[in-house]
Amino acid sequence: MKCIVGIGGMTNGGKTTLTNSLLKVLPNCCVIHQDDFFKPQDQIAVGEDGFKQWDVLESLDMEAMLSTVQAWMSNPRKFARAHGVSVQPDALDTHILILEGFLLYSYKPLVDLYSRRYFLTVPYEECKWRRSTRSYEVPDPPGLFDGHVWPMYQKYKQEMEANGVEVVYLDGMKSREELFHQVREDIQNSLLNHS
Ligand SMILES: Nc1ncnc2c1ncn2[C@@H]1O[C@H](COP(=O)(O)OP(=O)(O)OP(=O)(O)O)[C@@H](O)[C@H]1O
Ligand SMILES: NC(=O)c1ccc[n+]([C@@H]2O[C@H](CO)[C@@H](O)[C@H]2O)c1
Ligand SMILES: [Mg+2]
Repeated sequence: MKCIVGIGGMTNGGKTTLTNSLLKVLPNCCVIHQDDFFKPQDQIAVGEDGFKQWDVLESLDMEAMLSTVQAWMSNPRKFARAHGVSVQPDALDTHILILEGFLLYSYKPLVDLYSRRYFLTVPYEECKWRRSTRSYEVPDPPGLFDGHVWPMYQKYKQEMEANGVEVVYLDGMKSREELFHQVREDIQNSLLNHS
C-alpha cells in the first residue's frame, strides 16, 4: 500500500520539526521537502511592494516537485533505496511518502494525491516571533513578514478553503511531543483502515 501524507501549513508552524520526528518511526517512510524546490534567487519576481516574492507558488519549481513525487509513486522501493531509506521486509508492504512544506495544497496536480493533509498553524504573534529567530538562506529584509509573508499565507489559506480542500488542522502551539504522538497515531489509524 502507498500512502502520501502532507505536513503543510504556515511558515514556522513546526512542519520540519514534526516531519523529522515522524520519519524516525514510520515504516518505509520517504520525504520530499518543498523548500528544496525554490527557484534560484535571480528568478524570483520583485513585487510592487519592493519585496522579492518568495512566498508565492511561482517561486517554486512545482513541476520538478511533482516529478519527484511521481518517481516515488512508480517505484517506492527503488526511491527509498536511492534515498538511503532502509526498506523493511513487511507483509503489509506499506510505503509512506511525507510531503513537507508551506504551499502543499495550492498546486492542483498534487492536491488529490494525499491520503491525509495536515495543516499546522500558530497565532500571528507567535509566527512572527518564531520567524524572527530564524536565519534563512536569503535573510528576511525588514518588513517582509508583515508586507509579504503573512498576507500571502492568508491569501493561499483562503483559496484552499474556498476550493474545499479538506485538511486536518493541527495546533502548532502544542508541544513537539504532543504533536508527534497525535499525528503518529492518526497516520497509523488511517493505515489500518486502508489495509
Ligand atoms: N511544537 C513546537 N513548540 C514550540 N516551538 C516549536 C515547535 N515546533 C517547532 N518549534 C520551533 O519553531 C521554529 C520553526 O520550526 P520548524 O522549522 O519546524 O517550522 P517550519 O514550519 O518547518 O518553518 P519554515 O517556514 O522555516 O519551513 C523552530 O525554531 C522550532 O524549533
Ligand atoms: N529556502 C530558500 O531558498 C528561501 C529563501 C527565501 C525565503 N525562504 C522562506 O522559506 C519559507 C518556507 O519555508 C517561506 O516563507 C520563504 O519566505 C526560503
Ligand atoms: Mg521548514
